[in-house]
Amino acid sequence: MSSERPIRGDERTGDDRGGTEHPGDERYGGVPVGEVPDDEPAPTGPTPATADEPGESPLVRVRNLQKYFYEDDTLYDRLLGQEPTAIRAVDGVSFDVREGETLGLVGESGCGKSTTGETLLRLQEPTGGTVEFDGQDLENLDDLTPFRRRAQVIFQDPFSSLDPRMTIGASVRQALDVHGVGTPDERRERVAELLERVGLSADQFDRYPHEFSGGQRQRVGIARALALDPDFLVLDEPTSALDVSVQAQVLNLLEELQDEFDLTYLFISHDLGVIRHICDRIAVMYLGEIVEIAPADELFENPQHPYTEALLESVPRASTAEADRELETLSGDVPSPRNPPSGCRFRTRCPKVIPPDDLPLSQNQYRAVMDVRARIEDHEVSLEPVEGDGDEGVSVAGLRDRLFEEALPPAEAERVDAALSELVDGEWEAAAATLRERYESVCERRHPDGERAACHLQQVPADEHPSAGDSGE
Ligand SMILES: Nc1ncnc2c1ncn2[C@@H]1O[C@H](COP(=O)(O)OP(=O)(O)OP(=O)(O)O)[C@@H](O)[C@H]1O
Repeated sequence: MSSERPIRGDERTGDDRGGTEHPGDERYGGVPVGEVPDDEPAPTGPTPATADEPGESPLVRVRNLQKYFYEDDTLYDRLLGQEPTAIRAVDGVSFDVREGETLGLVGESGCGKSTTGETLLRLQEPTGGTVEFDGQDLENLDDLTPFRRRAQVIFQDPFSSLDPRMTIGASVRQALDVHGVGTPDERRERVAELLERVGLSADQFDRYPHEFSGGQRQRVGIARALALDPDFLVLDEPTSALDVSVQAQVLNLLEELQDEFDLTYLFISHDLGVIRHICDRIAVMYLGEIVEIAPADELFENPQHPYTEALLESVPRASTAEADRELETLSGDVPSPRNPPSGCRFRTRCPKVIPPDDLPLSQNQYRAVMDVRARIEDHEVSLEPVEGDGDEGVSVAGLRDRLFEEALPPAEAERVDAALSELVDGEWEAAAATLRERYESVCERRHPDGERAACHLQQVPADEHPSAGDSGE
């Protein structure tokens, strides 16, 4: 058997996407890689419950997994001694994948799902944290070959993951060749069996990928992933590129194969409809962190994290009394993983951000003040005079009208005006500090933890939630 790692056409490396990895490199600010380079405690997120029931032992145990990318630093940067900024794609995630289950990993585009899957499979080197597979820490293995046989991946786009110059039979057989499994005849027979099992025909062995439809190509991808009889599959958006009717067929096939071959799945998708259909438990990711993890039904029926709620709100519901409701869309942009918000990363978009005690503002008013403060901190408020400002340039009242749609109660309007007055004088930091002093939220000060959801609201009695009794209008 070869000890060489199989070369796979479908593997993406850090370089493919423009970034550079610097695992274990301490020249970046002297911050040992794997530590959080600021004063905040390392994020932890929801604590995975220890599995103590029979049949619920974890096959994969991930703890505080981190993957940072570093943009290429130029010679000029180095001459100036500038430190490259880390892109914190995965920033301390912990979860178990229990034997025989399907764990879903869901979240908006760019939140770190694929990087989590690739890093736990060691297709990318982690920056920090541990991954145990079947009780063994991958870090301690001299040879990853046995792990690579047992843990496979299926990507979204079967066309780009299949070599166009290779017959599909040769593609499926490749892993058997690399790992030296069986005689050539036995390998051919195994490939024929696999093609039949995934709904293709053994006669199609010598055909090329372009002769197949998208759904058929994904079946080839599945046959290839199964060739070495693995225990664990990372399915990275396996049906996202397919038509809806074909999606259902491929999902059904994956479910049948799971039962037949005792497979454990990590199912990555941004599509909550698909996730609900196929997953036993679901982990919700936001900006490099897991914010909630729960059994699928519980998560859908009673989401605990405002981000999970917002994601669910944005999904159309068929055949329920709510089918006609207006879909809520998540407001605001996802912040950059180069500079994630302090405390709870969702707070800049959260509709339930916790105000200081006794603040007489509705959630919408509070959000408006918080947004203005963020814009001041980022120097993103225009101080150019506009029509009606008169000869003296921009005025406090003019600025207030521009920045706030809704009037604030008098005492708060006074505080805001004091800050705007500093802003008009060009004192950006002072203006931000004036607002911070009065309006800072616990959500920005402290990173949240929790058994199931990493949200400070879990520590606040339900009737005192900021949204309680507030229509948000
Ligand atoms: N090689 C790389 N170099 C630099 N940044 C990267 C690299 N790979 C991923 N990223 C960044 O890391 C973050 C997480 O990306 P990732 O692809 O894991 O997210 P995702 O949730 O899988 O999104 P999608 O569903 O769009 O694939 C993004 O901001 C992405 O731009």
